[in-house]
This record gives sequence, C-alpha cells and structure tokens, in this order.
Amino acid sequence: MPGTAAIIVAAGRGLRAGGGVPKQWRDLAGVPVLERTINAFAAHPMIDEVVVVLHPDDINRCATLGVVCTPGGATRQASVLAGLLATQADRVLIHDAARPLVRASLIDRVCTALDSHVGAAPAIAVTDALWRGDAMVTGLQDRTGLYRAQTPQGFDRAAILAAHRAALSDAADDVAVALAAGLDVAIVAGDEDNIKITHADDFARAAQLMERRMDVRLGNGYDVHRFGPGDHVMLCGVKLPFDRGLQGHSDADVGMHAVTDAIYGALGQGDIGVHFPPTDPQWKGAESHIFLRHAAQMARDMGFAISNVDCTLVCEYPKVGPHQAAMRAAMAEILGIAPDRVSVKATTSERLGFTGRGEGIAALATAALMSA
Ligand SMILES: Nc1ccn([C@@H]2O[C@H](COP(=O)(O)OP(=O)(O)OP(=O)(O)O)[C@@H](O)[C@H]2O)c(=O)n1
Ligand SMILES: C[C@](O)(CO)[C@H](O)COP(=O)(O)O
Repeated sequence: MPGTAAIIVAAGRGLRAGGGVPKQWRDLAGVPVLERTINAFAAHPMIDEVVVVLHPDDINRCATLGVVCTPGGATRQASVLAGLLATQADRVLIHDAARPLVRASLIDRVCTALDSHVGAAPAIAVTDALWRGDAMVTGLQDRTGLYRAQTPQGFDRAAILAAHRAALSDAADDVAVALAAGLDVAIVAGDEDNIKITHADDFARAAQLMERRMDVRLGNGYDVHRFGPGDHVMLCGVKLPFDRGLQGHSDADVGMHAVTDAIYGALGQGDIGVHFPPTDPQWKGAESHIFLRHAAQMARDMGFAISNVDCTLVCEYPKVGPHQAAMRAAMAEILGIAPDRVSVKATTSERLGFTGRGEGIAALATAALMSA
C-alpha cells in the first residue's frame, strides 16, 4: 500500500512509572496517554494509517481505540516487528506510546526527510557537560557529536522490516536496528517537549508542558472580487458555471482567499499579498489552493493545528447551497483536516450595496488555531 503508517508501540508494562496501571492507559490532563498519542498521528495529514501494538493482555481494549491493533512481544523490538508486519504501507513512523506530546511539526520533519533518506529520526544535541561516575565522578565524556534520541523514527518499511528480521539483540530503538543493518539515518531536529513518560514524576512534567502549550489563536479574513466577463466562478475550491466570472490577479476564489487570510491573521503573518505579491507575474492566474496550502503549512511549521475555519460568502448569485458540501470537502483536503471542521455559509445582502446589485462577491472568514 502506498502511504505512511504510524506504528505506536504500547505493549510495555511501564514498571518504572509505577502507578498500578501501565502508563499508556493512565490519564494525562483527563485523556489517556495512548489516546493522546494516537490522536497526534490520526489527525496528521501525512499519516495514512495508525497501527497500535498492544500487550496481549490488553488486546481486548482495541475496540475503544478506533485503529488497527496487533499484539506485541516481550521486548520493544519484538513489538515493533509485530507492528511492521501489521501494515503494508511503504513508509513507517515508529513511535513510543509513552511520548504523547509529539507535535505535528515534528511528524512533518520526519516525513519530509523520508523523501530523500531511507531512515530519519529526531534528536537533540547534548548541550550539558557529561561525566562518568557512580555516586562520585570518575571521568569526563566528550559531548561532541552526541545526541539524545527521540521518536517517531521513520523508515522505508521494507528496509526496516529486513533489518528487524536480521537483528540479533534487543535494541534500544529502531535507529540501532537500522545502523546494524547498514542503513543511513538522517537526524532531524527533535523537540524538548516530546518527552517520554518513563518515571512517576514525568506525568506531572507532561501535564505542565501541556498546560503551557494551550495556545489558541483566532484570525479573520475579508475579501472582495468584482464580476466581469466569463462563464464560471471559483468559490472555495469549486468551479461553478455562471454567466460571468470574478476578476482578479489569481483565479479570484474570494472564499478561499478570505480563509487563507484568516489563517495568516491567526499566525500574525500578514495576508496573501505579503506572501504572493500581485506585482509578481508568477502568481497571475494562480489557482488559490496554492495560497491556502501555504498558509496551512505555515501553521504546522509554527506548531499550530487548524481547529476549524468558517467562511461566509455574500452574494445574490450564484446560489451556493447545492455546492456547500463540495466546498467544505475541497478546503478540508487542502487544509488536511476533517470536513466537519470546515464550514461554508452564504447570505445575500438583501439587494443592498455592491453585493446586492450583483457587482461582485464578498467573503468573510474566521480561523481557529491551537498549539499542536
Ligand atoms: N515489550 C515492549 C516494551 C515496550 N514497549 C513500548 O515501547 C515504548 C518505550 O518503552 P518504555 O518507556 O521502556 O516503556 P515500558 O517498557 O512500558 O516501561 P518500563 O521499562 O518502565 O517497564 C513504550 O511506549 C512501551 O509501551 C512495547 O511496545 N513492547
Ligand atoms: C526509543 C526511545 O524512546 C528513544 O529514546 C527509547 O530508547 C525507548 O525507551 P527505553 O527507556 O530506552 O526503553
């Protein structure tokens, strides 16, 4: 199957964290750790499938998760192998269930690096001085070129499957398995917040990080395009036959422009004109999905997920109602979010003003972004 699967390993017993229940089933700010981890991947536009590896004793809990599950093994490595065998995707991102704070932007970086590498994994360069010792310092360790490894670790599935089948020992992570098989692994920037819940104290730390992250941004957008000669209008990504067209430097999709500006506004990044200047001939006649895709990618790059967008078209004609579902679907696909997070409405202006006289169409939009 072409595409990318996330394999979430959740078959450990969480002995170091204690608490009586394996850590992946415990609540973090009211939601189970595993559910948070699954949601981070399930909501990501570059992930096509989520596979969760569960302890055989927990396999009956699969039904509550809404994803593909498979039983794991006695070691992390055995669990990863089980996950690799449960998908046919071309690429896999292997992730610890115990890292629920993984950001969409980190998933982006790993996926993008896989376009040019057989393996890619996030890590953070060690900045503290390193010692050797046991209660007393016995020596120093050069930190040059040392990294702290994180997940998700991404690979071409066939390559990492062969590496896991050939692996002899219980490796700490999948990069170790890959290196033993001679695969190259690119390092992408890790994220300090992407902690692994390992010990009891890590629950409080993760909860604090989540609280700090609760950053909600709102933006609005407004646009107008004038009618001119033509035989169709583009509205929110859908081509509607009409006896006139909308005039503009691009395809004049007034609704999509308003939504795009709302996202830029929420990010404090100006408007379409700043990113795609009308004076630049390369954008003449451009399809507006280019602008919306750019705004959505910028949101992800800045660590935000688009929670929802709402667009109102103001016109007497064409009638928008029959096309609303197609418009929502078109913009949802471009934004990489579910159609129920995209709203398109229309109103007339009671024949008042320039929209009422049929001289053009106006659009207003709101976008809500949440820290991812
Ligand atoms: N046999 C195993 C062991 C670990 N894991 C998963 O690998 C991830 C990282 O492992 P770790 O933090 O060591 O988890 P546990 O093995 O559960 O913890 P502990 O060693 O404290 O028991 C976790 O999401 C864990 O569920 C797994 O799927 N199968
Ligand atoms: C895979 C890993 O998360 C990379 O940092 C880590 O090695 C797995 O956890 P463990 O605590 O080493 O078992």
